[in-house]
Amino acid sequence: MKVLKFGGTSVGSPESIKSVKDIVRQYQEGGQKIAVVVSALKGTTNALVEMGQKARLNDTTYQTILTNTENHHYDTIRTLIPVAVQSKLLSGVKVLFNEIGELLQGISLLRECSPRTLDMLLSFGERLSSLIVSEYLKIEGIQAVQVDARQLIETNDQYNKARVNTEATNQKIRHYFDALNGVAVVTGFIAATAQGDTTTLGRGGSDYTAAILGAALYAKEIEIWTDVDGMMTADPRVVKRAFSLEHLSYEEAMELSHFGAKIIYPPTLQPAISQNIPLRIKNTFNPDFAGTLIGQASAQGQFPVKGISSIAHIALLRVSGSGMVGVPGVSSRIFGALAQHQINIVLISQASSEHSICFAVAPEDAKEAKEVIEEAFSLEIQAKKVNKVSIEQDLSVVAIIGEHMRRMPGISGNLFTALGNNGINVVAIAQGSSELNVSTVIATKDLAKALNALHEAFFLSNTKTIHIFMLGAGLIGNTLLHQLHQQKEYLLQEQGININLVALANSKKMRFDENGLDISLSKDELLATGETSDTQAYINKMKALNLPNSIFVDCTAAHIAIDYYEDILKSSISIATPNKLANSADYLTYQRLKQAALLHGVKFLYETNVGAGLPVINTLNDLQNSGDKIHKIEGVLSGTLSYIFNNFDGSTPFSEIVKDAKNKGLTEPDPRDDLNGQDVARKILILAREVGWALEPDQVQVENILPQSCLDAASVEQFFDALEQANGVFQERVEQAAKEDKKLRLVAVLENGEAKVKLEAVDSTHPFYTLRGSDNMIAFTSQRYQSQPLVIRGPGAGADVTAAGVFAEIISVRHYLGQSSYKFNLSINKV
Ligand SMILES: NC(=O)C1=CN([C@@H]2O[C@H](COP(=O)(O)OP(=O)(O)OC[C@H]3O[C@@H](n4cnc5c(N)ncnc54)[C@H](O)[C@@H]3O)[C@@H](O)[C@H]2O)C=CC1
Ligand SMILES: N[C@@H](CC=O)C(=O)O
Ligand code: NA
Repeated sequence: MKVLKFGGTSVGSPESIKSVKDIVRQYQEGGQKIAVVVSALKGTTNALVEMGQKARLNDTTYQTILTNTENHHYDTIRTLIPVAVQSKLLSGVKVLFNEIGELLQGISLLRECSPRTLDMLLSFGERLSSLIVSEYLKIEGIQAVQVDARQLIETNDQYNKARVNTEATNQKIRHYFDALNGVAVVTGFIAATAQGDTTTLGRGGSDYTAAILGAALYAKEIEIWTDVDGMMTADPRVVKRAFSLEHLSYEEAMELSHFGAKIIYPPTLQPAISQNIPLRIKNTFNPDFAGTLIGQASAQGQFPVKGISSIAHIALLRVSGSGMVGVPGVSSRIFGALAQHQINIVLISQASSEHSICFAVAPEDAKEAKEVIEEAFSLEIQAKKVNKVSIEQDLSVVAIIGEHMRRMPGISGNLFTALGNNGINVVAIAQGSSELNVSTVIATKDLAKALNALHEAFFLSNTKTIHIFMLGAGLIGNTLLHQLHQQKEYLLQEQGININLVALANSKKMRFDENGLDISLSKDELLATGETSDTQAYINKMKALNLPNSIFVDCTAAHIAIDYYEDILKSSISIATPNKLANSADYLTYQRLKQAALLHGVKFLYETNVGAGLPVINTLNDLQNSGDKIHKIEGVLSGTLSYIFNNFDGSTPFSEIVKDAKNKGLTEPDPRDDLNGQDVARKILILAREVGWALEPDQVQVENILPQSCLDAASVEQFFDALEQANGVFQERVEQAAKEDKKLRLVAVLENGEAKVKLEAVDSTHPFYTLRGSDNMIAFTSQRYQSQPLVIRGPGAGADVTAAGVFAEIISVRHYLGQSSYKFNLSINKV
């Protein structure tokens, strides 16, 4: 024997009732004996409660609700059943609705709806649904019998939440089923007293009915049919990558249900659990899916944590004071007082110092809880031995649940790493000594982020999603977009990194998609449907999404986002940027950004600020972190100028070669930034700061090689016109150098805290002489590299190398996303 319970959604529409029929038929054809328990049609119980309330207040609008509910039942029947055989069922339903109408009229006349009357009123929901389902099954050729559970389940007269008389009930059920032929379609939720008065079983009542039947009939399994594929690892509405669990223990299911996964109401399943009857959660809309099996043992599967659950809204109360230390009975007084006022406690946490106890209650209970405790401790409060109770609102509980967490080190480490790395502050912690549940209290605004971060940490440890917010889709941004697209699959398959581009913007348009923009499209296609670009709105939206593992990538050449950097870092969003403007602004800005990143555990990455993709800043940091002292940095730091001086031999006008450099993507959007030495000045300034010199921009001495007419030009085009006029100036300088067998190089030097950028003519003995193409060369002379400097050389500008440098930084954030230690433990166990 199996007991199948179909909840409200499973009997919510004609289609779902058809699925119920198919499921029942399949069992019948397989020769399996079954009993079916049905809830009321979706929404009916709530509608009945509302009608009762309105009628009690003599509010005649209850009649509208009644008519709508009645029509919904008729519509269901008309869609489900051929016209020729509808009438018997329609009139059966009509009779019941007439009774409901009379009852409501009585309520409205008496202006009273006692618990007893309410139970009678509510009973109609299941009486109607069981009638419809059983009649429909019969019409479909299945031998079905409608069973009113009031004949089977005997309770006391505690209306609305009646207690079952197990012995009498078991007898009635066994007796009834012994004589029964066919499929019983039993009303869930309702029962009756020994005198025959209608009662209901309280919350989760239909589950209870199924459990009572299952236990009485020694069922092999109880199936709870609902509208989801079983118990999931997390709430799928919040965690998109949540998946259904194959196997749980009763205890795990109980914990998960307590924290939000309201598929079952475990207290009501106790009769079945105590007899060790397995429960299976199945999806009426996906009946072939195995669902979740809940039994005595927890599955020793891949995941020690079975689910991540939450309570969205709680309030945290803190009782503290010196008068609590070492005084026995304090907690019993607190919790006794709360119990007396029927205030439910969600979580308790007390530090071993005993100086304070904090506990969580439903927000609506907070005020009363405070009053009750302050009343209980009024003397101590007067004597200032106990402080007034503090209340913190807007909090949520997030819990990880699983029996196999027990005795497994590293689980809470993983939990707090995932929260910490995403800037989620933990307000309170509680772990049951069973180690079945570790609960943390966090701000409600971080709830979705926490659920996703934890889900990733515990269930998707092989795949880390990095959420990318890209601002700027010009030369570098667009190239990066191509590279991301090209590598997406490889990264996913080989490195377990899921690249999710959430936002893209240029100066005109911006577009967001939390689930990931389609990066196989071009930036123009992507932005075509975007909204008007607005930096403030972009940042606000990015922050509001509050996604874990987020990185902001500033690929603009502008100032627009710089002022937001600190705020972004403080919002636990990392930044990777080729844009040098932040780090070369005033020293305070540079310092504050570094500090913000450090304090908020995120990354501020800007390797491409110097030498594009060449590992200049990282090398410098490696040297210093390992104890080396930098004496001097000397470098050719402009790819553009390298290219120009390497290609300018006088045969082509200087201005043409600059244009060429621009077309090759080497120059800044405005090439004057290269030619006037500013770009290099920014780079040497950044290197100086990395070495520890608190230089300001105006302390870098820069030689500008551009004539004033070029600097004054109003646009880049006009600049090129002016440059054409000035070609001769450059011709002369290069010819002069060539005569001396020298080459021109814009050289940056940092020594003794002084930074200079100067155009030099270097001879063939100088290392910079041999540079080719857009090469940069950076020489670090240090304590360890004294006689021979450490040299880095290679193309120091260009879209591909720069975008690749930014790409590498985006990927690098995975290292701090928290690797799972339990996986390591598991593999050791296997060995
Ligand atoms: N070209 C190279 O080799 C290297 C470049 N860089 C840096 O890379 C950065 C980007 O350079 P490019 O791609 O050449 O610049 P670009 O001018 O081609 O692109 C800039 C992008 O920013 C967008 N933008 C401007 N204002 C905006 C706003 N208010 N909102 C949204 N988007 C806005 C533009 O629409 C454009 O899509 C610059 O900071 C540059 O210094 C760094 C290292 C090497
Ligand atoms: N325009 C720059 C690009 C790199 O920062 C250069 O030419 O070096
Ligand atoms: Na670099």
